[in-house]
Amino acid sequence: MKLAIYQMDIIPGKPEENCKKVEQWIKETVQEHAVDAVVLPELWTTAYTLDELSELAEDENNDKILTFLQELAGTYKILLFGGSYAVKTSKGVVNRAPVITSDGETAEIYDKIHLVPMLDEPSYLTAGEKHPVMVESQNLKAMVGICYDLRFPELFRPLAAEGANVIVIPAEWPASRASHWEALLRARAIENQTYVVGCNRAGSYNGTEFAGCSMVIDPLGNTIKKASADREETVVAELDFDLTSETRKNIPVFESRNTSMYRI
Ligand SMILES: O=C(O)CCC(=O)C(=O)O
Repeated sequence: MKLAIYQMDIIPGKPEENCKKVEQWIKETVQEHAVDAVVLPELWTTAYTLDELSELAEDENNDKILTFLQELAGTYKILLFGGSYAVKTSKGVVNRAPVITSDGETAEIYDKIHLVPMLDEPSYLTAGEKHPVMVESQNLKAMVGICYDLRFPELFRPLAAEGANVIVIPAEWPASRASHWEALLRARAIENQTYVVGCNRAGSYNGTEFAGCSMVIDPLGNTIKKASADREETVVAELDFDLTSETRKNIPVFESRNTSMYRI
């Protein structure tokens, strides 16, 4: 499976302009690289405009961004990991990550479970209440977690144990903690023996510089593709799911698990 990451420089508070960028990028990327799947970053319609999110958020009952992503996936016949964007629900504004199949169907809607205290997210956002589900397409079995979720290995373990072979992380990870970004992506790949696809944004907003360095890490923990730290970029990688099965055969951690001894 061939996949492309959009390490996007997001225009703050301008969903329509960001949609134009995404549409153009997908068109060019599919033409140039014939990819099967694409990945967008966290909060790509608005950036971290937390003060304005309640106004800028899509209404769950009339979600134009979801329709836009469904049309793009269906038109270009791609599996679309739609990053995330703010959505107004009856419980409050959530940070929502959809996954759309190549026939334009919604396969997953995941709302970020862990809100970031360092960004005061709990004052602006409502935490999701549903565990991520597995998205299956050809030989891919993927799950999505959003940015800060990466710090919680418990979130990924159950689906890895059920056979997930890709973990996708849309993010707006700051440059000040760039070393954590790479180390945690690698750790999740090694412990779960999955590919890990980290799609970070580029650029800066409101005094925060973002880390860029979107990357694809293989099930052995090797970084097979990595973007620059400081500019908009496309990362294209081939995922070979035989490597996931082989790694699990050679280092059979899932057979060695002793779950009765764990406290969670
Ligand atoms: O965990 C971190 O250091 C960064 C998290 C973050 O920026 C986010 O979840 O948006």
